Amino acid sequence: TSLATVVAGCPLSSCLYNASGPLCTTAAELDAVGSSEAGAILSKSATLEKRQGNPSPRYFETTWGSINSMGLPNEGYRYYLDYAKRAATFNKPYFISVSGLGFEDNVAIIRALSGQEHVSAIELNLSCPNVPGKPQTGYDFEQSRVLLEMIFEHVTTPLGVKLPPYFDLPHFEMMAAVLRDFPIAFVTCINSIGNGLVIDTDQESVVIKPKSGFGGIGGDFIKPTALANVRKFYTLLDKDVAIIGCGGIKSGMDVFEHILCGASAVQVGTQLMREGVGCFARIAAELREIMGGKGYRDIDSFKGKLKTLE
Ligand SMILES: O=C(O)c1[nH]c(=O)[nH]c(=O)c1Cl
Repeated sequence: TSLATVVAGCPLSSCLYNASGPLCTTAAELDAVGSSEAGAILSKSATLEKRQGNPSPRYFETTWGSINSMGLPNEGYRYYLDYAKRAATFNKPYFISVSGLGFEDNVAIIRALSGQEHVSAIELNLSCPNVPGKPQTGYDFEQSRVLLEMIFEHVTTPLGVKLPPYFDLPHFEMMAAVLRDFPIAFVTCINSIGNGLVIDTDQESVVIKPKSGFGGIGGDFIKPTALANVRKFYTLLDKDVAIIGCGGIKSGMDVFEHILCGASAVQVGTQLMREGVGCFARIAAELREIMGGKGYRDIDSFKGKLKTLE
């Protein structure tokens, strides 16, 4: 069951929804996504218990994007499970992101979520870069395999993974080799580029408090990396695994590029934080305009059809 079957048949806008993180932690924020043109609702990554997260300032917007070290602030997974029946009233898929602080937590949460009505899919976050002392599972291929083996003993709900960006070609092959061994529904590429640094030159200081100012980077500069990760996993994995594009999307043209690389759906993070939920209607309209101009009636007409130079 690829994500495409989960969101299949929805209007074009179903292919555009919120990235986990910005404006999706409380019921009010999730309602706003539900009431917008977003084609689905995705929760903030959930842990076993409610978390306050890192001390503020922990998010900073720049002209080109954002830096964050939120530290997984969330209401705890039960809150997002309880929200599912409300999510159903918006007639669009509802996904819960899971980022347990350890393998046992991930298994416990996913066992509780699996099979639950109104939970359309689970996005297992393998790539949170901001919990001090916790390495990103997604950069440890053997640990990723161990976790997925534990998870797939218990899960029936469609499940995908949220991956960190990879930069070295053998790493794509190594992670794809792990993913091929499991019935994953989708792969979301990418999470923020971990541990960047943004400086305020007037104050001659960093701009966020946690981790001496180090945080995940989102926005314009990460689009080339996001596109490469979408393209690589699209070419390496079976076509029944949907690739969800995330990273640097703020216009219809950015969505067009992600789909050309092979994305079946896309998520908006930094731009959602800047513009609010109105971004979905704007971006979807821009994409429809671009498709009309190019004579494409639907996404499959150009999905994955990026050309190389012969
Ligand atoms: O600090 C965060 O909460 C966070 N921040 C990110 O940029 N990606 C994540 O997956 C998470 Cl979980």
